[in-house]
Amino acid sequence: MTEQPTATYRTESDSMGDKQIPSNVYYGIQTLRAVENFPISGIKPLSTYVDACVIIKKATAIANGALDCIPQDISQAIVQAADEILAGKLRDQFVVDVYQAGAGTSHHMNVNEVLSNRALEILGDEKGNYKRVSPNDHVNYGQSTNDVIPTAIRIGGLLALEKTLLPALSNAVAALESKATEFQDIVKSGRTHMQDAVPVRLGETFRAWAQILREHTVRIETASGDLTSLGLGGSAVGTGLNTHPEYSQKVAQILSELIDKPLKPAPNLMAAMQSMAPFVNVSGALRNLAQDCVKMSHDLRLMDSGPKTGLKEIQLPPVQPGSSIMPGKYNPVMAEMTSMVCFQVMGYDSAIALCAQAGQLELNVMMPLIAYNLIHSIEILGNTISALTTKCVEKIEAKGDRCLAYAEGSLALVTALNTHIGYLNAAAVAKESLETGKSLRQIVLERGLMSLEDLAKVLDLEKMSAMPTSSANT
Ligand SMILES: N[C@@H](CC(=O)O)C(=O)O
Repeated sequence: MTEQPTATYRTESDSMGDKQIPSNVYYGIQTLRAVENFPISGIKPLSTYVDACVIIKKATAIANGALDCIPQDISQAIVQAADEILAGKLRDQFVVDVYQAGAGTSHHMNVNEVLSNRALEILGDEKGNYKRVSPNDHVNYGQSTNDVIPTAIRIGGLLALEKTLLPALSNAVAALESKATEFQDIVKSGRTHMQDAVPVRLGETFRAWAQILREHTVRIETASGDLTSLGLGGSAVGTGLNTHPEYSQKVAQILSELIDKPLKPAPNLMAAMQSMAPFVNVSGALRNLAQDCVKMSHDLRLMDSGPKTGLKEIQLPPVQPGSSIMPGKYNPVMAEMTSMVCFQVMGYDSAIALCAQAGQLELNVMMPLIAYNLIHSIEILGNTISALTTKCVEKIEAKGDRCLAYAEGSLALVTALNTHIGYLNAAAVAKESLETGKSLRQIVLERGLMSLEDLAKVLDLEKMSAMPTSSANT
């Protein structure tokens, strides 16, 4: 039998004592303590959040090196280590559960330790020799969890928006507009209170959705402007203890260049560290979007309902067999998934609101949950809208005959007679039609209320469903 290699360890020490750390790992003693303390969800930090923290550490290493606060070789080694992680290396070394120490100290130390150990190797030294490159004294020079983590939530939010949600929204708007044009001439019954209403065009339904998403895009972009004002440089309580006087300005400028966004130090670093309002604002805009996405996904399901016993005004593309028992069934699964994701986003938003009001004195320690919920909300909403667009919206087909048949049979068509025969006469016509099954047209003629010619002009569904030109979209 071949012998299994025995695991090797290095000994690391902190203020609480010594611990054996597997020699191949890049995290250190404080990370290991956190892993042992928080076996809660098994959910590891989001990749975008790791990116945000590492980008901040790269910027702080550059700033502190340039300001002669840490030695040049150490600054350069930290920057190289950060670049390696940003390029995809060592990603399995970020191991602390999402539910962890208040403020995010555990994840923050995880980042500091991994960078420190990789920097040591780059300098030709051994992992764990923190006298040479220390997670606290070098990687974390002039910083605290209390100013790094609120900054990381800002950067992570901006990165996630740019990568997922904003492009997804823009593609969804384009797809909806294209369907709006395709379905422009299809007349369908409007429905209000889930009852017959006056006719609309199927294309206008899609055009309205495109406009709704455009308006949400603006709301989200406006709210995300709040994320560009940074408390970094405040260190532990906003006073900037242990930082170089030029540091907060310099690090904001470096970060701006690294992520290509106009970042600046907040006018009051203490305020920027204590208040979670910018995150509540962005999360609120996400909840707002999610609420309208639920409405749209429910409408898609309703209009697609059937095929034999529902409305079936549109056909959503089948993407997988729907049922484990009912053969030939295709369910509106992309829309169903969309609703569930939106409910999760609303739940995340509620938790963010609770976290945001739970700050005390100089710090809000609930930041780890805010970080996870906000960035995850942005990413799952972005992925959802993308998938819904490409796997559903772009391939929707209209059932024009069905749409028209419902529109022609709608009792609400009598509304167009109001100005000719009066509301009460029109109501009586509608009532008789419902009771007898006779058409509105026939009853109006039988009652001698209008001529056939006038009736044809008034009951013109195309005209009734046309939008005023003033509300055409730009
Ligand atoms: N969150 C820590 C500070 C830090 O980790 O930098 C505290 O205020 O106790």
